[in-house]
Amino acid sequence: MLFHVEMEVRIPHDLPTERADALKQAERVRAMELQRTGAWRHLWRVAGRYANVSIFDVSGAQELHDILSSLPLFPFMEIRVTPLCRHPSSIHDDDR
Ligand SMILES: O=C(O)CC1=CCC(=O)O1
Repeated sequence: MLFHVEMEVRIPHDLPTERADALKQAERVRAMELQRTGAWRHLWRVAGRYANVSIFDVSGAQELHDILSSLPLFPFMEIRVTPLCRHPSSIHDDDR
């Protein structure tokens, strides 16, 4: 099942820089792992914002929740999830 996920990152200004950098690095490692498994299918930076737009390909809402809530930056992100289904005019076989 595909989900459009928008993540807005809001790291508090009083979080020590070393802690913020460690969280960003851990997030990066986890995001790359999940992209390799295919669960995190697309990852795009939103131009001009500390935010991303992503497409997840997971079994359902519970798996998505488990993934998102275990991300290192989860406590500092506002996340919006939109479930997707196939568009009848799509020419892409992997849109499902
Ligand atoms: O920088 C972001 O948008 C937050 C994030 C998600 C995956 C990653 O590597 O960073």
